[in-house]
Formats: sequence, C-alpha cells, structure tokens
Amino acid sequence: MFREAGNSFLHGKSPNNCTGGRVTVSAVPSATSLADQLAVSGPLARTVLHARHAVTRVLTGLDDRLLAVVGPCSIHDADAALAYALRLRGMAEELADDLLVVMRAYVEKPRSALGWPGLATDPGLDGTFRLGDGLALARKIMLDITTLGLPLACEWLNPALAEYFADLVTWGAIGARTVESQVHRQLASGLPMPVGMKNTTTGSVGPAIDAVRVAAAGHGYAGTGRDGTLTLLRTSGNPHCHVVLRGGIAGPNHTAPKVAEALSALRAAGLAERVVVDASHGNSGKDHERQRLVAGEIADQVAAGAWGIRGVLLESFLRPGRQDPDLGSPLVFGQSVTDPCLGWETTVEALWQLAEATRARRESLAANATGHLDVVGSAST
Ligand SMILES: O=C[C@H](O)[C@H](O)COP(=O)(O)O
Ligand SMILES: C=C(OP(=O)(O)O)C(=O)O
Repeated sequence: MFREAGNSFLHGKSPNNCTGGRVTVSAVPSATSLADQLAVSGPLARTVLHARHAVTRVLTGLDDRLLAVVGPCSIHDADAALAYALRLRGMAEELADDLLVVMRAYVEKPRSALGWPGLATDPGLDGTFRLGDGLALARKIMLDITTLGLPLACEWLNPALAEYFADLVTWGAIGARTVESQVHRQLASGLPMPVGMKNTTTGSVGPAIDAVRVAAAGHGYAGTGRDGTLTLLRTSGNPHCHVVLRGGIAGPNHTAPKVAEALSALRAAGLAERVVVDASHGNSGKDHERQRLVAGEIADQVAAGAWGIRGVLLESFLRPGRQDPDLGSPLVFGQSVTDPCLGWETTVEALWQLAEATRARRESLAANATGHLDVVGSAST
C-alpha cells in the first residue's frame, strides 16, 4: 500500500524549475485499507449509531439532558488518552441521567499561525510527519475509546482525512478557522453525525449560521473517496448541524445576552433555536482557570431554564494547564500540548455543576409546563 516518496508532478520533471514552493509526496494507506486493518465490529458500529441518535435527541430537545463534549484539546499520547477515557467513562455513567458525555478525541489541530498539526499528521510531535502511522494510531485510539463505551468527538479539519475516522465519530465540529470554507460546509452536509459550526475567531456568529444552512442542503463536490482517488461526492444534506458559541477576538459570547442574540439570529434565519456553548477558546481566553468560571456561568444559565443551550464543550485532561512539546524535556503525562485544559478534579466539579443545573432546568420547565414545546426535528424549524 505504501508507494515510494517522490517529487510532486506540479513542478514538472525537475525540482529546480520552481520559483515558489516545492512539494514532495509520500503515499499512505487508503481509508479502506486502514478500516480493514482496524475494523469496526457490528456491535461497535451499533454503539456509535446509538450514540449519534442520542446526541440528536438532545440537540432537538426530545431528550432534556445536556450534551457535554469533554476532553483534551488534542490527543498526543495513546496511554494518556485511554487513562483519561477510563475516568471520563466513570463520570459519564454517574451523571447519565442529566448529561450525555462525549469525549473529545481531536487528532487534527488547526493553528492560528504555526504549530503542531495534531497526532494524525505528526504522531512524533517532531516534524517528521509520519502520516501513515499517525492515521493508524489515531484510528486505533478512537477504536479503543469507543470500545470502552464512550462516544467521541473530533474536528473535521482536512476533508481528505474524514473517511479515515467518520465511522467512529459521534459528534463533529467545523472549527472557527474553517467555518467559512465552502468545502468544509459541503463535507458536513454528508457526514453521518451531528456537526457543530463554530463562530469565527473574530467572534462573528453569522458565518456559523450560514454554515448550518449550507450543510443542511445537498451538494455535489470534488473530494477523495475511500480509496483516495478524486471522486464526485453527492451529499444528502445534514439536518443536525448547529451553532457552537466559542467567543472570539470581539470577546466572550457564552453570556446570557450573547446566547439570546445568537438564538434570535437563528430564529431570523428560520433555523432551530439551539446552541452548544464552548467554555474554552475565545470564551475563556485560553485560560483554564477562567474556563472553570465560564463553565459555571453556563451552568447558571441552564439552571435558570435556558432551554436553547443544548450542550457545552470543555477542554479537559488529567493534569491542568499545558506544556510545550518542543522543549526537549520529557512530557508530563496527561497534560495538553496545545490549549490549556482543566485538570481532572476541576473537570469533575464542572460536570457535577452542569448536571445539577440540568436537573434544575428540568424542574423549572416542568413547573412552567413549557418544556419541550419548542421541540424541533431538524436544523430548520
Ligand atoms: O483548540 C485548539 C487551539 O485553539 C487551536 O488549535 C489553535 O491553536 P493555536 O492558537 O495555539 O494555534
Ligand atoms: C480548535 C478548536 O476550536 P476552535 O475552532 O473554536 O478554535 C478546538 O476545539 O480544538
């Protein structure tokens, strides 16, 4: 399956005849061949399907729990990811009446400028770009987490990689840096799971709303098929895309007035009034201590009955904060090499607070007898 490395045809026969950049190519196994090596069994496929239905029911309001997408900013170490998954599974079971917990298993990282692109592309964290190994390792980690019974989430960054993981993912995100990209919206329109569209890094929610509308429609576009060849992809449209409020340069947008503003913009666009709120990124200023406070502020809104908030996103790992992967010293086990994360103890506190808030919301909706009246079945009302 591996072909020899060579120069890209883009530059003709001689690498000397270019005046700009140059490309060298190294082939990697196709998605089909990796899926054969690291196969999803029938029962596991059913676990993923069941989890996708469960997330959809929460997003549409048929289930009054809160979706909690929780986990490391990025996965860089299989052992740490699995140690974290084991703990998170315990919490997911304990809080299952109130929270639907999905673990972040992010193996591709978008960057603001330069930086490590994630485990799938550079599993050695050292610029050796062993993509074939990275794809296999990423898929293996995803299989192991799913086997534990924990549904998982990722960001869909490079459309060419989607086929390598799509059968294992329960919730996906289109990130703040790519939400305006046509090809990412088209990709989301054919993905077999609910997809969160993040507001842009500037904090603009309009493009995320456009992304929800575009992804709800069917498309035809050029992409790579499972065997890696260029293919016409025809998509059906994905009715379960939704906006994720992640704050931005303009400031946080997890606050009640900003959530209300986003819900009213969704209403004006004829879309379901529902959001997932990210406690990290622009809402916390990438400060994990601040993230804990933001999670508490989101919980306060939920406890006060905020029915439009259908989910929350937390960046969390075993150890708080972050570390730099390129300092040459051994890495601290279970600590993020990208954004700073909540540590485990703080994560537990935040999840308990969100679960209690969901219980309070359930009670207040029952008391006011208005709960579930705005149940919607798709992206558009
Ligand atoms: O969630 C992760 C990061 O915010 C994202 O990958 C960008 O990271 P950077 O700003 O460190 O490049
Ligand atoms: C990169 C991420 O988020 P955003 O696109 O909001 O920056 C992320 O969640 O890892």
